[in-house]
Amino acid sequence: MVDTSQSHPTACLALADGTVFYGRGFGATGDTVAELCFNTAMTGYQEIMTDPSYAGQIVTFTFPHIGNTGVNADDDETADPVAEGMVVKWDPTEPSSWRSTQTLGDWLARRGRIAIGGVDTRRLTRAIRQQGAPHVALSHDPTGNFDIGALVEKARGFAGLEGVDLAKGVTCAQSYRWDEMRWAWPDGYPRQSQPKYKVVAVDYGAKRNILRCLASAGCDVTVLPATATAQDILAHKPDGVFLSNGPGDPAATGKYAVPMIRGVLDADLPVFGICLGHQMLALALGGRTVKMNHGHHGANHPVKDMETGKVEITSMNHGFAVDSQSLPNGVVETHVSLFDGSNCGIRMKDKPVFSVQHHPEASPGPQDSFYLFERFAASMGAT
Ligand SMILES: NC(=O)CC[C@H](N)C(=O)O
Repeated sequence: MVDTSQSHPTACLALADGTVFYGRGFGATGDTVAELCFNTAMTGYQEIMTDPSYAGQIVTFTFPHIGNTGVNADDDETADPVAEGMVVKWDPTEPSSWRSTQTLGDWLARRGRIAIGGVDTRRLTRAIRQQGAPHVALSHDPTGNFDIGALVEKARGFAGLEGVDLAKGVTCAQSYRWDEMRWAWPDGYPRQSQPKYKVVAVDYGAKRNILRCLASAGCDVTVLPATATAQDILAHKPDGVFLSNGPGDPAATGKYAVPMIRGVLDADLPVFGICLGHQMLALALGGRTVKMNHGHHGANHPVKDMETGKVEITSMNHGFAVDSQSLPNGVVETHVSLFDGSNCGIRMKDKPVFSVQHHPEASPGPQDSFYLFERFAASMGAT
């Protein structure tokens, strides 16, 4: 099926099943292949594009007005965008925000990321829901000469994310200290000068706002690369260990992360994990992860805390999930998605070890779940 509604298209998106969407390109020129997902957040496109967990993925934004607040130096979640590209309904308008320093198109172009505007994102989102996250090729060529057959072939040739470890490509090369706290008016990001707990954060593609939330909860944070061993971590004599978010398949990344996590568990330290960190903690405890149909990507996902009965509105970004049926004795399911009942949190019965699938650091999204950082800090205070 071909959407011919666009006259003079300068970009096109080809799905592996042969469906083609035409539109107007912005950002970098060229082409790229990836898995396609959709994100329903109304704000935070800059944070979404720079979330390292989107490596290997192109993001369709269901909210139609994207780009109209420009971009700024403060809102990056990592140094460069790591989502492969973006698909939007309307071409971005001239930015209107006192915080904006650049247009979205220029920012994407400088970072080699391709975007397409003018796409029927409702139809595309329906296709993603029906087929499961499709493999796609996205091309931006101002001449408008597209070899559709070749693009569909490229999309078909994309190997997908299952079995793929992408964390090694987005982790830090060397360890570093982190003391920046959450953004606050009027000074921006204050520094943590009186930390109470020493935390090692293992970086599988950590979002900056997670590190800020740890600092705001009273942690002195040392970030270590994804391949750090339990010995490397314990050498820092931490009060607790944090397992970050990250891209790719937890089963693949877990090949080296799981032995490390088991070593840390043997040392009886408090452990807290988010998203990929949650999934790999579940694997280390004997659970299983599965690929979802189209995942959860948004900033309004209701999650129920099974222990208090309270519902949190959360930020989400995941395409794999922990199979709650696979959790062994001694591990409790603490949080559940109210959209589809999938697992959103676990804890060990007898140790201060817990993790969540959603994003308590938000960025973008609601901050209902920030208490989890405080819970981690309290568990370090109690040991
Ligand atoms: N945000 C994340 O950490 C994502 C985890 C994992 N890559 C997934 O897609 O499920």
